[in-house]
Order: sequence, then structure tokens, then C-alpha cells
Amino acid sequence: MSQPQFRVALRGEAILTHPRFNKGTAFTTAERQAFGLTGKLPYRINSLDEQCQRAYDQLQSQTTDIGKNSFLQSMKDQNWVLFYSLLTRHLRELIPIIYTPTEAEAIANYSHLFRRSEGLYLTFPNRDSMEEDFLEATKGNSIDLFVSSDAEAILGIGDQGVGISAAKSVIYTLIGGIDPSKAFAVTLDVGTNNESLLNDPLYVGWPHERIRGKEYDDFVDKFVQLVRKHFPHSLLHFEDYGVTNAQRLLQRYRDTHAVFNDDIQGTGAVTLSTLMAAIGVTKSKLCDQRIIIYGAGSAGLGITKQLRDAMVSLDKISVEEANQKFWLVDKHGLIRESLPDVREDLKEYVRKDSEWEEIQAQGDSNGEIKLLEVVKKVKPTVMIGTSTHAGGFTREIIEAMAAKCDRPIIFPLSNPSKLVEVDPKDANDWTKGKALLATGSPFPPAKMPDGKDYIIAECNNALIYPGLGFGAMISHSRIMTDTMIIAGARRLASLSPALTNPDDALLPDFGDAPSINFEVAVAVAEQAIEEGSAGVDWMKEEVREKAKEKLWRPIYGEYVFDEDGEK
Ligand SMILES: NC(=O)C1=CN([C@@H]2O[C@H](COP(=O)(O)OP(=O)(O)OC[C@H]3O[C@@H](n4cnc5c(N)ncnc54)[C@H](O)[C@@H]3O)[C@@H](O)[C@H]2O)C=CC1
Ligand SMILES: CC(=O)C(=O)O
Ligand SMILES: [Mg+2]
Repeated sequence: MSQPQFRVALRGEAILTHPRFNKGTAFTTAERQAFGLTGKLPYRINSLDEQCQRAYDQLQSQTTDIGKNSFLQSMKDQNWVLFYSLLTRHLRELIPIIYTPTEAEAIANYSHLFRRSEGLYLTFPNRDSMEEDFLEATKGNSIDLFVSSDAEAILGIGDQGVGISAAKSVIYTLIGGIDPSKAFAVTLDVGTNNESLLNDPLYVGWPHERIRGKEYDDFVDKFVQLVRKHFPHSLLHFEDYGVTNAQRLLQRYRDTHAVFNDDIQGTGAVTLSTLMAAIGVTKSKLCDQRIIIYGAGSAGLGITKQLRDAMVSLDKISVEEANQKFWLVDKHGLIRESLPDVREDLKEYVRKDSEWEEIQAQGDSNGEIKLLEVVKKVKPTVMIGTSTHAGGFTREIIEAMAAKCDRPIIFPLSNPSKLVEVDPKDANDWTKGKALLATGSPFPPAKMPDGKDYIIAECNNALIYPGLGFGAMISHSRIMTDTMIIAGARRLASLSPALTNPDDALLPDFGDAPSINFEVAVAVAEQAIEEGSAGVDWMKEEVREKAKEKLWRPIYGEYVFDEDGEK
């Protein structure tokens, strides 16, 4: 692999404290002389391998996962190549440290663990200087990706005020191969309704209740318009916005800029891939499924819509017919006509009261139809959890499903691990090894009745969103279309180990996430070219080679000092 060359304008302390250019003890003799570092570094020149070895040893001396997460965070603040290189070498071991589940704990303690700011903080009381702040932070950078969050629904841990965008941005680089200097994390701090944060004197965000309504919309719009004006070819990623805003914002901007909501579209896509793999095992069609979605928030709705659209486009049934394959259950039970305050975006999936009269008559005093009743009546083939209700899939519910279905497909997707709707080991035991399982966070294999391991697929949007994003970015897509997302999801499904061995995991191993996401990116860019959404004039056949050229890899470049160079 040839070494990239850079002309750099930083010297001495300035280059040593710049995480993009810092090499620490790996600066060569010539670079030490050219950049004024001879007296600032110990004598020995280390290779990247040696630095990784040292860093890994230091990491091992941390005894807790959160300690490891903090150690890695500080390494990222110091040296990007070393940070990503270390993660790449120990991917399977370290993803759970920098992503779910440990990142949830890190975000919940953001204000207490805080050492250094990163990316851009756009805070509501400073809205008048938003353009100035935006331009100051992005000055001189060619940014391809903005990862934004208002932190209202972080993983399953709710309103955290500030957090997450940086971790999701890291995954784009680590797994998607996106140059970290071209990716930018943006925190939109519009307040928090989290009482314990509001009462915490160390809380670093704006201690004020969340801004809603027109003021919120205007604030977000100001940000989106700045992105569109100054970086018209960038991808704008939305992460962990609250359910009342997530779908609305996506609808508002999706036809005018390449925007992507990970919880809706990324989760929808990865779940479609996983389900396609599962029905490959059960030898059935998507439109043959009866699907219960437990938790009808951003992820639940995104999954429903993605699966519904796939039934329409792949199985050629009508939208109305496809809508009838879903039963959405939220905290007030089955979503049906007489339930008050059903969100507008769920209206298509509302079930008729007349179908449930008999059950309702036997139900509790609130008239809510609970998951168990829905399972007994519907006899689902698929049950997906995005509820944050730990243990919501009880033994009784799982056994009721398994009693009427040969191979129940069960995906408890809530993160972090402690919020999973059912431990996959239990679901496996209660169904006597018949269930086809996937979870949102990593879990150890379950034991089949014959003693063999059943690998639990990790159905997490990180297995697909970096590829979806990279594909859209390299093809300079003006918008991210549903067909581009379906192309990526189908490519991921085609890589399922269960296609060749039905007893194997439904999805490829997260340790292979970089090569998997590369395949997704190629499929997305090919689709963008085919349908005319792309802004490049490549032939489809060229995409793979072009994509390879664009991949960022964690290797040190060769630096030459130049006063007009990069800084
Ligand atoms: N595996 C993956 O890739 C992903 C997993 N998720 C996980 O899914 C969960 C939900 O995330 P979002 O949809 O973003 O949150 P959300 O807040 O938009 O949705 C949660 C929904 O669950 C409902 N709910 C709460 N308690 C419930 C109960 N006891 N019974 C039934 N429904 C209940 C809420 O009313 C809400 O509609 C989180 O744990 C999140 O980490 C989210 C995105 C991706
Ligand atoms: C994975 C993810 O996006 C979530 O849990 O919110
Ligand atoms: Mg999320």
C-alpha cells in the first residue's frame, strides 16, 4: 500500500497536538528535523505496529469497559491513525467498547467523563451566531459527511442532552472507510428534559427544557441550510432524534439534499437484510410473513416501512395489502383505531377495532390489547422488538409464538444489551432451538439442543449505514433514495452465512463489517448511477475500483513542511 504524501504547515507542539497529523514516536528523522521535533520526542523511532502493541498493552491495563472507552477516546484526541489502526486490528473485541453497549454508559456520563470537545456544538441560546460558528469550525475543510444528533433518544437510554454523533462518526471511518478529516460530528443542543442532567452542576450542555415547535424547526432548518449552502454535495446523517421529530425532519429534507436518518432508514435496511436471510432459511416469501413490531418509535416505524416497501417492490403486492402484514404494539398495546393520539406517521398501520372486539371484551380495564393477546391471535412468524422494554418478550409470549410457528423469527433489537426484549439464549432455549435470532447489541452464541453453538447475528444499523453513506458520498448522490437503500440491503442479505448453512448466523460477523460495508457501498453507488441520482459520470462497472481508491486507511502519510500546506 503506497504511503500518502502531505504538505503540512504545522510545526513543533502544533503538529504533535493535532490528532490528524500527529505520529508521536513514529515521526521519521527527516520529519523530526523538518517539523522542529528533534528535542520534543524521545530518540527511538517506532513503527505503527510497535505503537499499536504498546497502546494495546496499555488498554489491557484498564479493568473496566468504560475505562477502556475513556482510554480510546483520549487516544482519538491524540492520534487518529493510531486510534483507527488499533481498532482495526482488534475490531471484534473493541467495537463493543466504542459503540453499543459501552458507548451508552459513556454518553450517560458524558459530562463527568468530558475532557475535550469535538466537532461542532450548535447551542440554541447561541443561535444568532450559528453561521459564524459553523464557518469557523468548518473553515478550510472539504467535508463530505455531517453526523448530527439532538440526543433526544440516544440508543435506548433516552434524552441525554448532548452525545452520540462522534461515536457514530467513528464507525463511518472504522467500518465505512470515510476519511475522518472529511466527517464532522454536530451536536444540536436544544436543551434536555432529563431531570437528573438539569440538576447536575457538572452537566456541560444547555440546562434548559427542550425547545419545541417553530423555534426548534427554525433552529434545525438554519443548520440544514448552512450545510446545503456550504457543502452541497455532503451527506447529512440524523442520529437519535426524538420520535416526534425524526420522521418529520426526514420527510422535510429528503427530496432536496442527501439526508439519511439512521434509526429509521439504517435500522430498516439492516433488519430487511436479516429478515431476507431468515426467510431464506424458512423458504418463504416476505409477503407470507405476519409481523409484530413491538415499540413503534423511530426504529419500529423505520423497520415497518422498509419491510412494507420491500414487499411491494420485491413481491409485487399493493401497499394496502402489505400494510395488513403488520401489527404494531406500543406501550398502550396494539395500535388500533380507537387508541387515542396515534401519531400521524403510524396511521397506515392502524388495525381495525372490529378485528379485536372479542379480545377487548376479555381484556384489562384500560381496554389495551397486550403483546401476548396479539401473539395468540395473530400467530406471527416474525416478532421484532424496538421498545426499550427489557424482558418484554416473556417466556409465555415466546412459547405462545413457537406453539404456532415452526421457525419463529425473533429479533429483540433494543440497545444497549441490558434493554434487550429477550436474552437470545432464553429465546433459543424456550423454542428448543427453533428460533431464528438476531439482536441489536452483541451477545454470546446460544447452545442448540445438539450442543452446537448458534451464533446470534448482530442486527445493528452499523453493519449497513457506513456502506449506505459511503456509497451515496462517492457517487455524489443528490439525494438518498429508497431504491439505493434497498440495493444496499439486498447486497448485505446476499452475504448472509445462513444462505449456505441454515444453522449459521443470519448476518455476517461484525469482525467483517468493513468488507461487508464496502460491498453495500458498491451496490448503493451502482444503483445511484443506474437510476440517475449520482453526480459522477462513472460507468457502473467502474464503481468498485473507484470506491477502493476513495477508502481511507489508517496508515501514516509522508510529510513535507510547507508554509502553504495543510493545517
Ligand atoms: N439494532 C439497531 O440497529 C437499532 C436499535 N435501536 C433500539 O431500538 C430502541 C428504540 O429506539 P428508537 O426507536 O430510536 O426509540 P423511540 O423512543 O423512538 O421508540 C421507542 C418506542 O417504544 C415504545 N415503548 C416504550 N416502552 C414500551 C413498552 N413497555 N412496550 C411497548 N412499547 C414501548 C415507545 O412508546 C416508543 O414508541 C432503542 O433501544 C434503540 O437502541 C434503535 C435503532 C437501531
Ligand atoms: C444502533 C442505534 O442507532 C441505536 O440503538 O439507536
Ligand atoms: Mg441510533
